[in-house]
Amino acid sequence: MFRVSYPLRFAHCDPAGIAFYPRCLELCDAAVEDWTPAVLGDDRQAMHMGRGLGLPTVSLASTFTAPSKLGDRLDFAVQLTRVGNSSIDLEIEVTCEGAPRFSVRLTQVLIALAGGKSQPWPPEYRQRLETECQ
Ligand SMILES: CC(C)(COP(=O)(O)OP(=O)(O)OC[C@H]1O[C@@H](n2cnc3c(N)ncnc32)[C@H](O)[C@@H]1OP(=O)(O)O)[C@@H](O)C(=O)NCCC(=O)NCCSC(=O)c1ccc(O)cc1
Repeated sequence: MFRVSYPLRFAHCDPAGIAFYPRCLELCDAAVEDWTPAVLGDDRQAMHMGRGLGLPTVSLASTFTAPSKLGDRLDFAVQLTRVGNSSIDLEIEVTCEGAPRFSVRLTQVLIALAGGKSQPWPPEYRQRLETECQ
């Protein structure tokens, strides 16, 4: 389980100070971006520019339990729940002071940026993913 916290900023909110749901998904994407070096050992710069690999999302479902407000400190827990040949499933639970706010389940696929097609996980990534998924 990977954990990270972000503040809910002015840029994430509507004029009433309530989190706008596309910004909630952006924050989940930031959590997955920060999850990447922690679990795979490569950050996105190394993946994209070094190895020529991308990790697009192919499926996503979200649930919003309670509104988040400007100034909240949101805690993101990123859980890897499945490792496929080229895909992974992630579940992101977001809380504020222990209370649920929203959650996202998504599938991402490793691709070669050059051809835009799926790629099997390289052995060094697969080993790390399988350790994280246990
Ligand atoms: C990712 C794809 C190239 C995969 O296509 P193909 O190369 O033909 O592979 P396949 O269809 O055989 O599927 C490969 C795997 O994905 C899985 N897959 C494919 N589609 C799905 C869906 N919809 N749900 C679940 N799993 C799926 C499939 O089961 C395979 O799993 P494994 O057994 O683990 O290998 C293609 O589906 C695609 O281009 N989709 C559009 C992706 C997209 O535009 N997403 C929108 C956001 S972009 C984004 O998030 C992003 C872009 C770039 C980045 O660097 C980072 C992020």
